[in-house]
Amino acid sequence: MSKTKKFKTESQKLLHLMTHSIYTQKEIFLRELISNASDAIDKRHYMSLTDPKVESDTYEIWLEPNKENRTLTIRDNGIGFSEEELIENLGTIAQSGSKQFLEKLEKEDVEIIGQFGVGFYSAFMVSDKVEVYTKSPFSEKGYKWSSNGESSYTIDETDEKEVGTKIVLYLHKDDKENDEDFSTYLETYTLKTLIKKYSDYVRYPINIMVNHGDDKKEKLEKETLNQMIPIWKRQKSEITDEEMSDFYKHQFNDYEEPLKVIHTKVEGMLTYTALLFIPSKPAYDFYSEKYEKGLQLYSKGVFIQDKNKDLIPDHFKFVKGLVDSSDLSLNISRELLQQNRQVKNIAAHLEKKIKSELELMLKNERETYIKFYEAYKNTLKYGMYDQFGMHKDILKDLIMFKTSQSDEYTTFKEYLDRKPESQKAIYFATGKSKQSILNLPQMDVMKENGSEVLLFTDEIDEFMIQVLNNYDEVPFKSVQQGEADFVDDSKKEDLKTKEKENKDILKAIKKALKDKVKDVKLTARLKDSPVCLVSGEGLSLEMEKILKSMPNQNEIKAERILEINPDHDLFKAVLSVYEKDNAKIDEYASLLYHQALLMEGLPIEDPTEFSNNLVKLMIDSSK
Ligand SMILES: Nc1ncnc2c1ncn2[C@@H]1O[C@H](COP(=O)(O)OP(=O)(O)OP(=O)(O)O)[C@@H](O)[C@H]1O
Repeated sequence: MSKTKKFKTESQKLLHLMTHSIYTQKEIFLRELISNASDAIDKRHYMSLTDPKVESDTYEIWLEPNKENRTLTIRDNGIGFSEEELIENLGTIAQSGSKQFLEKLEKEDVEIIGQFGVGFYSAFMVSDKVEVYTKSPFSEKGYKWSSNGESSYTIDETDEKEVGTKIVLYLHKDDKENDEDFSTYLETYTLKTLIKKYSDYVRYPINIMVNHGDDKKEKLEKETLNQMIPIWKRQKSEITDEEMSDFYKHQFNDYEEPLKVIHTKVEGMLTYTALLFIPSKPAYDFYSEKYEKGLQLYSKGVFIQDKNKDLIPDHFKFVKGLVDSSDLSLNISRELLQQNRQVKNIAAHLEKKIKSELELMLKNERETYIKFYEAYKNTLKYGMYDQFGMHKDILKDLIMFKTSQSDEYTTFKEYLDRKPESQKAIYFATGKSKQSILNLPQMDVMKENGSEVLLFTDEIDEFMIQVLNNYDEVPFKSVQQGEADFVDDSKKEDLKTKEKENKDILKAIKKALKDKVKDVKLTARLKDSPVCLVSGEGLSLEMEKILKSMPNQNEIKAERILEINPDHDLFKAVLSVYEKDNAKIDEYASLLYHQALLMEGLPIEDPTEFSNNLVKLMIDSSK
């Protein structure tokens, strides 16, 4: 009995596009169907090693053009489809590539079709009708799926016994007016050319029967159209950039060129080939929980696993690619793979390799590195912070910051090479943007001294630096935290004297502020600003803000120290008020504190008190 079902909405959209496509490169349908066939064989082969229900076979893909019926058949003996799989895989778009394509299409034009793995539906670019005959080793029955690419498809049971899939394309009529020649896909010559162009590296033979006879007597012989050498097994020098980039785009569902290709062959104790890519932009789901890192794993050219997570550390999770090793046994189970020593060793090699390639890029192709860095800096920074800094030595030379003195990025090493001998720390300041950092009162003295300050504008920055602690034994020092030991010695002396002279008022302010602050001090770090808040060592005010935005972290509080600029007119004014009427100090202390909070971008703790004090001050000053 025939069942008719409707395509899901997204599928209908994609199908509509395919059937009405004015896109010229329709030939890519063959690449898509062959790639699906090859994946299906990979799956069958892998399952045959671990599941007794699945028998292995001599794997082949066949092309069968039939001029009389105007059909082109693509046949494989891969894993096939069960009925549910037909509905799931051909009735909906579950695949990332196609989804991404549709999203992109909403914004851009149709010409990008060829750059996506649009998959099975591309068959409708060249066909009026598509039939899929299939049998899975997991179902008793075979099935026939059929559709003309409009709103629905039908599924029928068949008596097929052989495991695999046969896709029959009923090719469109030629359309001379629009220069559309669909008959060409029935010609052996065209098929040969297309296989060479798109599918030469497919690891299973793609066969066709060719007539080597003459007009009188047909003599059909099997011909294999592809070389079957995976691209990563070929000599680097023989692979063109275009071939490599095509392979990447198709294999890893990207429509942009990779930013970097790392092709490495290792022989000796450990033998493997790795072909790694850094995508130009993070994958669309890179920052979501759904993103799965991992490399494809092959053993002697035979596919084992799609995303082996153990091959790539989290801090390089943006790397896509594959590893082919002859040291891995084919029938190893996934659980065993996890503990496999070879996999661990390969992963360790790859981590070093990626690191050294990135360092080379930073040295020799700075512009490309900056592109890379802007795309993935957070991943590198989290990598430093993660696991108490376990990977900091691998990552610390890949990190860069802009500085108070330059819009160019600088590495820690470059910063140290530039800094004056007398400077004993690497200065940094934290804020939302360069401008907000430059406006910080605590930057006064830095500007005055001409000291270069790293600008920490990402939330992770301070957390990461706490873990790193120092670079080449030079400590990091926040200009917003702890002692202002960066001011020069004469100023320090001067300050000591002033603190002694103003002991009483400082005590009074501290008393007025009670437990709001840990201390009230005079400071030499301010020039134009009257007050600032700094934190003690440890948790900074910026970190407090970040932590407070997380659930259940309301109790977290950085130590607050109110610092007052003794040379500012405001301090002089407060002093004279104190001398005249020391009872007024409570209101002034509160105002100073709230002002410092505001400048720090922290919420006012008691807005009513702040407002009342301000009003009172304004009225008093008019009397
Ligand atoms: N010849 C086949 N044999 C068995 N299963 C197949 C075959 N062709 C397609 N499939 C199944 O149908 C699914 C959908 O195929 P489709 O080509 O639309 O997407 P895809 O190849 O998975 O992803 P994409 O094309 O986006 O990279 C595949 O994931 C696979 O599970």
